[in-house]
Formats: sequence, C-alpha cells, structure tokens
Amino acid sequence: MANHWWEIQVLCDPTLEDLIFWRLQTFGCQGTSSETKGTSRFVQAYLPQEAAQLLDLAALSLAFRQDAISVSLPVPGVHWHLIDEEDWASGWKKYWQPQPIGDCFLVCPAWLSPPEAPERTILHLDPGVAFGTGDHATTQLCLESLEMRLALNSGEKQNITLADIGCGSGILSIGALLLGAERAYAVDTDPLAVRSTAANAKLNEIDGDRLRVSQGSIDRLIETLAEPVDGIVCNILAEVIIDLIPHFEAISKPTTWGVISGVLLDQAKAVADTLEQQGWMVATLWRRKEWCCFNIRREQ
Ligand SMILES: C[S@@+](CC[C@H](N)C(=O)[O-])C[C@H]1O[C@@H](n2cnc3c(N)ncnc32)[C@H](O)[C@@H]1O
Repeated sequence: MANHWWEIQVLCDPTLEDLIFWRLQTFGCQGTSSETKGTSRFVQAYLPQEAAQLLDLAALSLAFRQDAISVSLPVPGVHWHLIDEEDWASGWKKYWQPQPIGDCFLVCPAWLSPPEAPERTILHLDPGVAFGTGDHATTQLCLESLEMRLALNSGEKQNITLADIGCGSGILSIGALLLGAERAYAVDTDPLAVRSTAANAKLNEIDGDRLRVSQGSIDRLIETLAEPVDGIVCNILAEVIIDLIPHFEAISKPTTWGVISGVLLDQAKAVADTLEQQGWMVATLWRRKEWCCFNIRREQ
C-alpha cells in the first residue's frame, strides 16, 4: 500500500467527463471523484506516487488536450501535486534500488552502499524533487545513447563537451562525465533541478569546473558558452523541444551530435520534421514503451 499519492485535478466540460474517467482509470488511478463547479465538472483522481513520473503526467495531460480538441471542446485545466510530500521525501526512498542501465551504468541511490568491486560504473544519485532517477524510459534511452557515443568511441572522447538542456537531477551530464567527457554545461529552468544537479555532481566527486550548472535554458547557454559544444542532450517534452531545435545551431559546430528524448511516439514525426527543417539528420530513432529517443547529427 503506497503512503504517498499524486492528486490529479481536471476541470473539464461535462461532455468530456466519461472520457477523462476512462483515461484516468487506464492510467492506473485507484480513486476518482467528481463534482460540479459552475458549468464545468471537477474531477479528482489518485495514484501511488511511484506509479507515475512527471513526464507520464504531462503525457496524460496532453491526451486530455487532444481529446478535447478533436471534438472542438475547451481544453481541460489539469493540475497535479503530491499529497503528503514531506513524508514522501523520505518514504519513497524505500522503494528505490540500484538500477543497471545500458551496458555500463549502475544508478545507485545515495543512501545505499554501492556493491563492492562493481562491474559497472556507479552513478550516485539523490534527485530530491528533481526529475531523473534513471527509472524513466526517456532517461534510460538518453544514457544508453551517451554510452554509445562515449564508451564505444573511447579514442575520441577525451575532449568532448556537452550541453545538457533540462538537466533535472543532472543524471545525463554526470553519466557523460563518468564516461570520460571533459565538461558538461547543464541548464534547467527549475531552480530545484539546478541545486540537485550541483549536489549530485559532488556526490560523484565531479569537480564544479567539469559540470557547470545554471538556471535557464538554451538562451543561457548561447549567452555564456565561449565555444560550441560537441554534443547536446535534451530530454524534455516534444512541444518544448520543437521550440528549442532552431536554437541548437547557435551552440553547435558541423560535427556536433545530439540525443533528444521526452518525445512520445505519436509526436515523433513533428520533432523529426523540425529537425530536418533545421539541418539535423536523424541517425537512429530508439523506442521504449511509448517514448522515443533521437540520435541526431548535423546534415553535411
Ligand atoms: C524530463 S526532465 C529530464 C531530467 C533529466 N535530464 C533526465 O533525462 O532524466 C525535464 C527537465 O527539463 C526542465 N525544463 C522544462 N522546460 C525547460 C526549458 N525550456 N529549458 C530548460 N529546461 C527545461 C524541467 O524543469 C525538468 O527538470
């Protein structure tokens, strides 16, 4: 029995209520209620915290939006928050165990002792409230892509620099640095993520000069980077990524590659079209569950 729950609140046109209930139940919600608010219906649903991550909730919200648009009704207002977050902060840790990712990594919660003589590279993590425990398919796809780029090209990796846009817990930057990249420039619009990335860099004994983290987005990188980077990682949502892609060029050189995730399969075409329009070639497209990850490079 979970102690900590997502409370999902949806304010919708009454015509959409059944469809919203169906989506919430399919999503795994275990309790729902609804009431009238003015001319709308207010639906609440509950889900154990460990059953969904923020990207899943954002995807659910997108599905509500698309349902409404497809029948020309107003887009529902959707909010979610954790109930009992204070207890959750210590409670959820019980459920998180060391997790192997790809061929190289073992993501290890900071409060557990890592295995002695590990065969894998240990990535210590305490994400706090930031996204990026390694549990989500998109984070895994990005780490595996970085592994392919860095571990498999060991001769070329020494001088690699990386931009990590939407760094969350810092897991991707830290993974790249542990694989031998020289420096990562990480940004996130959420100040809690910035703090989490800096703390996780310390946990992994990564020098502050190798992982430079600041609050902001790609505009912050454009302002501050003295030179273009060798690689870009960006695991956010498709709508955000589509807006960011036209700015990738400003921090790139002709050989720059990218790892892009946070994209649902049915949004892949829109992202691929934008990449192509902006001079990026999709080298591989990996998928896991309903998510995909683009490995891209500049079109020569
Ligand atoms: C899905 S999490 C990814 C975290 C981590 N990189 C990973 O792969 O697990 C997305 C992160 O992007 C941040 N974010 C959202 N929009 C952004 C934007 N426009 N620019 C930079 N960061 C953004 C969020 O605050 C969140 O921490």
